[in-house]
Amino acid sequence: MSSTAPDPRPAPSPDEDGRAPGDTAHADTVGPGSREPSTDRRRGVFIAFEGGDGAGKSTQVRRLAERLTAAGHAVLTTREPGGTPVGERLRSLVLEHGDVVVDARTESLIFAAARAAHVEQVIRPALAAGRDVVTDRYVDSSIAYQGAGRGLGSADVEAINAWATGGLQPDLTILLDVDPRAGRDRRAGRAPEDRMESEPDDFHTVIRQTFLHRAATSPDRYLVLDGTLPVGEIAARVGDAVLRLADGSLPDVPDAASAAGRLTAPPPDDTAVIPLPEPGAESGATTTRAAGRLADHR
Ligand SMILES: Nc1ncnc2c1ncn2[C@@H]1O[C@H](COP(=O)(O)OP(=O)(O)O)[C@@H](O)[C@H]1O
Ligand SMILES: Cc1cn([C@H]2C[C@H](O)[C@@H](COP(=O)(O)OP(=O)(O)O)O2)c(=O)[nH]c1=O
Repeated sequence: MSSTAPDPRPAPSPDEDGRAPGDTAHADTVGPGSREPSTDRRRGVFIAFEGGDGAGKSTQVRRLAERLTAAGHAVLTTREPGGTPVGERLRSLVLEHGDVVVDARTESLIFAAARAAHVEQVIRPALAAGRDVVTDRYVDSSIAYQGAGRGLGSADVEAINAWATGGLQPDLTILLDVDPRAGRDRRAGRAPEDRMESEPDDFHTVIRQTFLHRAATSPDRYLVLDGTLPVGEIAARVGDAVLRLADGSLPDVPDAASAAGRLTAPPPDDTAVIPLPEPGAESGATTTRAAGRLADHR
């Protein structure tokens, strides 16, 4: 990421659909010719991609949108921080280098504020209209980067985000796992590093551990994939999993004022540190559930 607003990322490569999630500071509906939002299903499916910087999330967001669109779904792709005009402005506050001092708690609240707008203005309406929503990052990024990376602890970060989102959770979170150094290498020579990306490898290693740990504690809500696999192979696995999910019945979206969205006693802290494999130990490995992924790391 570079330091210019609103979306300084390099243009997508030619084999992709030419759109960055959240382009033009708004979420983007893919597939103008796709079906009208269904009337026979209550809502669309909500998918989040998570992982370190350079893990391949944006690439896979686009690939999944193409697959869902081809299957006749109406799809909305979006990203965090951003996805709304206010979110894009908040994005520049926390990602640009500059003379504005943003301490850890402020940073956490800014990400949560951008997310509140994103959920209220974009995600909930799209799901209610029967659109599938695919977001590049969501609450887990705050738990990993602010909770663990900045040392705020997962419990408080989880609590403010439960309130910000009214308890809205993805139906499935796809975690693309790559060694932070590999992610950094992938970005080399592209846009200048933003505030987060320029943090040292140790910071990004803790973030990776936190994502993996969260996935391991709720394996039914996560699909964990080795982000070093070929793009097409990851896309195929993701598409298969999401289409299976979308074909099934989905639980109701919690109301914004539901108990899950109230600031109550926080859940127990779960930012345990998980040992990582030695460099190179995971090469070629494919593990689709976090528990298995973590087993690989022991
Ligand atoms: N599975 C993959 N294998 C090799 N390179 C990849 C893979 N997925 C993405 N890339 C490349 O890595 C870089 C970062 O990918 P991107 O999707 O922008 O990651 P993120 O959104 O997680 O930061 C891009 O140059 C992209 O083409
Ligand atoms: C959504 C979110 C992102 N971030 C960070 C992660 C990324 O470094 C940055 C978003 O930058 P972005 O360029 O969108 O991510 P990526 O490099 O993965 O393509 O913001 C947080 O620290 N907390 C959050 O809640």
